[in-house]
Amino acid sequence: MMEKQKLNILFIGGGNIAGILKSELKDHIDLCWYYDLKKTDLDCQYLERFEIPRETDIVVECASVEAVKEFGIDILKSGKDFYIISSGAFADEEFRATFLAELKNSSSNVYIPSGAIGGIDIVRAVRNYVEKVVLTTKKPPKAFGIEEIQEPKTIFSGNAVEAIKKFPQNTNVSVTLSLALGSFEKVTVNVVADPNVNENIHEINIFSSVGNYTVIHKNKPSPNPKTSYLTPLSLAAAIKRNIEKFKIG
Ligand SMILES: NC(=O)C1=CN([C@@H]2O[C@H](COP(=O)(O)OP(=O)(O)OC[C@H]3O[C@@H](n4cnc5c(N)ncnc54)[C@H](OP(=O)(O)O)[C@@H]3O)[C@@H](O)[C@H]2O)C=CC1
Ligand SMILES: O=C([O-])CC(=O)C(=O)O
Repeated sequence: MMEKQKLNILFIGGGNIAGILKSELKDHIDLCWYYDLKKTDLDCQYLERFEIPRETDIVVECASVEAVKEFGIDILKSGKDFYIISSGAFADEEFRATFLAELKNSSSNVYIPSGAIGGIDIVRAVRNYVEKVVLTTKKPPKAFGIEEIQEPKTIFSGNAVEAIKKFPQNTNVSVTLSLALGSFEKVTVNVVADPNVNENIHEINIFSSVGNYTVIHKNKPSPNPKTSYLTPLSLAAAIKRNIEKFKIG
């Protein structure tokens, strides 16, 4: 399938990310469909019930952790390539094991883009040398549905498995980081609601025997304040990378 210049895309979730992604990929889409709990303004054919049209080239999840768990196995059974932005689904050990077992017998390729963060290339490269990683995610209170706080407040400290249970729409990056490292134990996640910021800030500190790395992101939010604008751009870049034959990074 790959290296085809125009793709037939099935979106799961027709909200904020899907809309930006569709416009980023405008020169690369032939047919498109979306499945969502309700009809949205996404300019693709709406599917009332989940199905995978036969002509689909790739399935792109931009809905929720629950949607990955609900439809992930069916997508692997279809053999279609599958892009997943709600990586948080893989913090669930049982789901992860079931999914990876099914993937062994599937002709699908599964891609988890770096989403709202960078530095995943470093983490993958140094993973055998890492002592610990600390991720601090700081967003305006409204991203967490919190109002009326005057001072920054740490609302979570722990690992990515617990973070994604509490904040399934805000901490997928912590799971992506843990998956890239191959360890949930070595990643500490702090989540801060900060009334003094208007960006989604992710600071990653990687401590390893081959070097220490700090990656700071000051992301502009997208129309959905929980989601950084970088997220759909990262998905678009991942999809385009697989169309192009000259791959960088
Ligand atoms: N990896 C990363 O860096 C990031 C990942 N994300 C993930 O992307 C997701 C989507 O973000 P965004 O587009 O901004 O959110 P939106 O709420 O704008 O869009 C998501 C759409 O998917 C729908 N949806 C949710 N669950 C299901 C389901 N089980 N079946 C069908 N449709 C469903 C929602 O419906 P409804 O509104 O009714 O729930 C909504 O219309 C986030 O929830 C998060 O999991 C987000 C940011 C960064
Ligand atoms: O978009 C972001 O800044 C991060 C996010 O919501 C997530 O990881 O779920």
